[in-house]
Amino acid sequence: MLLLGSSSPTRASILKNSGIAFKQVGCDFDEDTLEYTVPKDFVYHAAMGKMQACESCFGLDLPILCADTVVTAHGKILRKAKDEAEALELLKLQSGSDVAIITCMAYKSKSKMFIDLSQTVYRFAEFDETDLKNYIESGEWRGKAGACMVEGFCKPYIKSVEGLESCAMGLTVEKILRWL
Ligand SMILES: Nc1nc2c(ncn2[C@H]2C[C@H](O)[C@@H](COP(=O)(O)OP(=O)(O)OP(=O)(O)O)O2)c(=O)[nH]1
Repeated sequence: MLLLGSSSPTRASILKNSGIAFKQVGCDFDEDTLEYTVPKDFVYHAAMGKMQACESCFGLDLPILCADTVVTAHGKILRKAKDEAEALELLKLQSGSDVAIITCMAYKSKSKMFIDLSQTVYRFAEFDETDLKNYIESGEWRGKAGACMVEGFCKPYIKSVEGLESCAMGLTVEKILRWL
């Protein structure tokens, strides 16, 4: 059994679908306090900040797993959109572009700690305008880095992919299975 230190429904479903026993707990870490502009630095320090917050709340009686994910396109860090206008802006940056989705995970127990930093690179075709409008109106983009859903809206537009889909969704579960 591990503590998933995340409010993310996507991360919870990834663990559930992988048969990993977990309890989901929230931990307060404000990523807006981070000033890193290099995407890998950002996700690393965000994941470590979440781990520190979780450990101070819950201790290590159960191992803790935390993670952070960002989308990058055209050298920009694309995080979760605040509203429809921002979601549209983030998705337009990804349309017809190469996009890297970077996830850093931290796992800590009383006896060991693992950190994994992975990325999945997609080449997307241009997003259809009507499809994009419907996706924005659906609200499915909420709570997702870059308003991106590689298993949903973005899937038909994938021209090429390099890396794991789980990493792009926010939890590189294949790595976790090796740690447990
Ligand atoms: N379903 C889905 N979710 C995605 C995808 N890409 C990213 N996400 C989700 C996973 C995370 O919930 C979120 C990335 O934002 P964060 O790493 O800041 O995590 P979040 O604030 O959601 O939760 P947490 O900080 O762990 O409590 O986006 C995707 O392609 N599909």
